[in-house]
Amino acid sequence: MDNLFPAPVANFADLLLDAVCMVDASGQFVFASVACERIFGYTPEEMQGRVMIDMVAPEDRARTLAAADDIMGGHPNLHFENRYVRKDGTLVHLLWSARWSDQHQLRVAVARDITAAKRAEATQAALYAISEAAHATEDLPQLFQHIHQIIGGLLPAACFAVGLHDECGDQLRFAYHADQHGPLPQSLLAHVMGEEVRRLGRPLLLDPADLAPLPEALRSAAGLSPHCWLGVPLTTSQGPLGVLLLQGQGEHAYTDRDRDLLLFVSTQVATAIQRKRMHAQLRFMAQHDELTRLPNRRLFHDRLDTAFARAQRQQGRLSLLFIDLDKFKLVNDEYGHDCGDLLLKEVAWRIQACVRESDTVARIGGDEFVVILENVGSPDHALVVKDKIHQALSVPVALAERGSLSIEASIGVAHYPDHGADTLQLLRHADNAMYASKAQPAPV
Ligand SMILES: Nc1nc2c(ncn2[C@@H]2O[C@H](COP(=O)(O)OP(=O)(O)OP(=O)(O)O)[C@@H](O)[C@H]2O)c(=O)[nH]1
Repeated sequence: MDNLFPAPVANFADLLLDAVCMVDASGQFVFASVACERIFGYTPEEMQGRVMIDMVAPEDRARTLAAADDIMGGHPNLHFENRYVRKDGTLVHLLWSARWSDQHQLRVAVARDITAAKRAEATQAALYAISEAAHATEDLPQLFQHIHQIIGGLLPAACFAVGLHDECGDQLRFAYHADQHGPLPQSLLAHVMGEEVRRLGRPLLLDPADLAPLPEALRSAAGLSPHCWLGVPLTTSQGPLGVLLLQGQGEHAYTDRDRDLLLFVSTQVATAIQRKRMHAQLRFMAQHDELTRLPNRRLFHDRLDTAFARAQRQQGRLSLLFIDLDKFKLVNDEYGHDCGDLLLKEVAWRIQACVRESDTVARIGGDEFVVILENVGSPDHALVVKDKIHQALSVPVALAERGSLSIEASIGVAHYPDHGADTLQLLRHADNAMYASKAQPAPV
């Protein structure tokens, strides 16, 4: 190097904090200033003779070669950004200014390390994207997928898992678990790791090379996996919500900086989850009856429209059962409103137990329930269900200190296509049939 440049020039270049490099027409480094060691991890001597493009991150190579061609064609570049792979394997983000010297047949370039700024930029973008995802996604599983993608852009995440506290707050339930390596044994480790992060209430970095400080259960689970893991608690202003776990890619070892970054982002993740849960809760409340948690009148009509359209399209059958409790008012009057509530909940539960999960049971009024039976083979099938419900409701309901309570119900049935060509006709038919049944004297 000293032969190529007068000593003062090389000395001045070595005083600069940015890296000064010179590359010949074949793309080899012929000069690298002292600052290169801090930026690239290689000493100037180690850099000399290396092929520039081999040090560039593979994803940035095509762009870098195109920019180099342009510079050598006589177009200096003041702002070129790319990433190099440092000697320790990590990436460094660089901002280059470069020009071609015809006289020396060299590309002269100065590189500034902008890794910290890039990381801050990426973190801000991730925070924004997570908050956007809370609005843009339909439900929690979709939100988790988005968050996985966003965090995967910041940190390696071969496995990404979100565990949420159950309602009692004493168990973790994995609401999202995406794993490139298959479900086991990593998911066992994810479980043990998640519990440990939850117990500690702070981040945990698991490095297979340094398991000694970990509790026994975690150590033995981690012994099955050669990968590095990172776990952080998800916490909102209202308290702990769950944990977020990442597993490193291949040999990648997470650093303390990765841990701090994930912890920083985790607040936004927790807020997004909480917001999504709140939306889901509001939607549920708008569509369900608070007491029995059955679909309410509005959701019933939606479901009926959908089921009706499907039956029409598939030329299938559908039955509607209108159920009205008899003399329910007396229950309230004689036993009190609380007992009335209890009875309604029990009735809801018993009706649901008589039908398939794909059928709909809704509460559309005080003591009025309705059932949509889909894919019924024949009207007889609906009559069997009707008898089943009669029987189920005829069993007295036990009241803690007041003995038991019996209730009867009037049930009206309407079949599609027999009793109506649209939902209105069907509803009317079922309602009339129910009133006709109520008007009949009770069997002695
Ligand atoms: N406990 C309780 N009672 C309710 C609720 N919603 C409505 N009710 C009561 O349910 C009763 C319904 O009365 P009606 O429609 O006259 O029905 P019924 O007494 O069963 O009369 P029939 O249907 O003619 O046999 C009223 O007393 C309402 O106050 C509720 O959520 N909880």
